[in-house]
Amino acid sequence: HVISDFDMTLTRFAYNGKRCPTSHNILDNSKLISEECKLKDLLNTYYPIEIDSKRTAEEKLPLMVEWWTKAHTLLVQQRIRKDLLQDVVKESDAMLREGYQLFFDHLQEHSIPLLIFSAGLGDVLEEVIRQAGVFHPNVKVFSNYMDFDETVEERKTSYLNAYDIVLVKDETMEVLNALLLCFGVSLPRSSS
Ligand SMILES: Nc1ccn([C@@H]2O[C@H](COP(=O)(O)O)[C@@H](O)[C@H]2O)c(=O)n1
Repeated sequence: HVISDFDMTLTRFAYNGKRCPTSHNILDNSKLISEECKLKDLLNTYYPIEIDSKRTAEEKLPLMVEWWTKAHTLLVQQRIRKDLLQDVVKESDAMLREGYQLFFDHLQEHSIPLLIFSAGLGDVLEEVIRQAGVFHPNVKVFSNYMDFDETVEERKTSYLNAYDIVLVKDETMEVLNALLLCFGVSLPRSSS
C-alpha cells in the first residue's frame, strides 16, 4: 500500500510563484460560493495554526476540528450543486505535482493500492484526480463528502446524460411494454 494525504502533497503548493488551491480553496474561489461566505477568513485564522511548529498536535487538534466544522457549516448554507463541480474543478488552478502520471500509473500497473486520506473535500479532490485521467481502480479516497439535495431538474440532467430514455411523471409501463414489443417479446393479452 501507499498512503498519502492530498492537498499540497499530491497537488502542487505553488506554480509560477502563485499558490495553488486546496480542495476547499477550489470551491471557495469558484462561482458556487457567495461573496459573503467567510471561508477565506477561516483559512486566514486557522491555516497559520495548522503550520505553527511551536504548537503541539494535541493543541492543534481541537482547533482544526473547529475549522472544518465552521467551514462545512458555511458550505452547507451555500447549497452547492453537484453537477457544477466538474466545471469548477476544470476552471480552477488545481494541479497534481509534476510526475503524477508516472506515479499513479506505476502503482496501478503493479496493483499497489493508493490510499488517500484527506481533511479536504472528497468530491472535489476526486474530480481533480479524475480530470487528470489517473483515477485508477487502485485509488481509494477517505475524506469528507458532501450530501447533495438534488432538485428534480438537476437529477433529470444527470439522468439524461446517463440514459437513452428518461420518463418523468409516467406511472405506467407503456414505454417498457412498447420496448419489449420492439425487441420481439410477445406480451399476453390484458385481462381487463
Ligand atoms: N476548511 C478547511 C479545512 C482544511 N483546509 C486545508 O485542506 C488541507 C487538507 O489537506 P490533506 O493533506 O488532509 O489533504 C489542510 O491541510 C488544510 O490546510 C482548508 O483549506 N479549509
